[in-house]
Amino acid sequence: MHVVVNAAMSADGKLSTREREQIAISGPDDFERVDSLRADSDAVMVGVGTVLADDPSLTVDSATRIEARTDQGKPPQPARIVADSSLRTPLDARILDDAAETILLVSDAVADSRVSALEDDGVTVVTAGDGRVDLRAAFAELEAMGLDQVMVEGGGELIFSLFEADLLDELSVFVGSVVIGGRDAPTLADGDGFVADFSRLELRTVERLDDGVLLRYDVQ
Ligand SMILES: NC(=O)C1=CN([C@@H]2O[C@H](COP(=O)(O)OP(=O)(O)OC[C@H]3O[C@@H](n4cnc5c(N)ncnc54)[C@H](O)[C@@H]3O)[C@@H](O)[C@H]2O)C=CC1
Ligand SMILES: Nc1nc(O)c(N)c(N[C@@H]2O[C@H](COP(=O)(O)O)[C@@H](O)[C@H]2O)n1
Repeated sequence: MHVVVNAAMSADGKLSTREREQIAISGPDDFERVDSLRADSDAVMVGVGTVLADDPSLTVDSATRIEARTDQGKPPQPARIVADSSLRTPLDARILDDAAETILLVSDAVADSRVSALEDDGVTVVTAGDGRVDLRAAFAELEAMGLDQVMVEGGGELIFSLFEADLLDELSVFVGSVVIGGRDAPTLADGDGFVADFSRLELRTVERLDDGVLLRYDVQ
């Protein structure tokens, strides 16, 4: 499985404000690129923190790209994956609508009855981990389900865990020309952070886009 993180951060490394309020860091060209990257993916993933903060749809917007997917024998939309250890995704979240398949990764702390109710509503639930989603085990299941290309959009807690679990192949980050600031604002990689054995990147391309810069890295 090939796993790519794509996110947008301010020049000071923040993903959103301290109030976890999403702002448009990307410009139109970067949003087009994100739509294209989603269309090229089998699934688009976020952590439940992003679902609670943004209520994202994680769908492809472009009709041309949706048509191209169906021409290739793929579902019109990539699946949506949420890492959600204790099942905090609200039942009216956009991610649970009919626009695309949704896969919730939960831990064994979630009652079987709640899992069954979601499955009855057509949601795929993968249980992996004791109290917190074990990402390595969950990703092995996703791979067994036939997912080859996974795009991760955030947020910072999930991205750090994926670095920590050594599950990432690529990182693309759009750096917008804005400063958000705030010690409590989410950054590209939050979690506990590394104190040694840092994740190392190899810079592949640097591109000027909108009023910012797109950095593409391979994860070593
Ligand atoms: N600028 C951008 O490109 C993006 C910005 N964001 C922003 O990021 C913020 C949300 O980020 P976070 O609060 O960091 O939440 P997050 O989206 O990273 O979700 C973290 C949550 O995922 C769950 N989870 C389950 N298993 C996990 C594991 N093994 N490791 C880590 N988390 C696990 C936990 O409940 C954890 O609290 C929002 O403000 C959102 O707007 C989110 C996506 C993209
Ligand atoms: N790539 C990117 N650039 C920005 O400027 C952003 N604010 C975000 N935010 C993330 O995009 C997702 C929203 O998805 P939908 O449009 O609802 O499908 C969500 O995950 C945001 O946090 N991304």
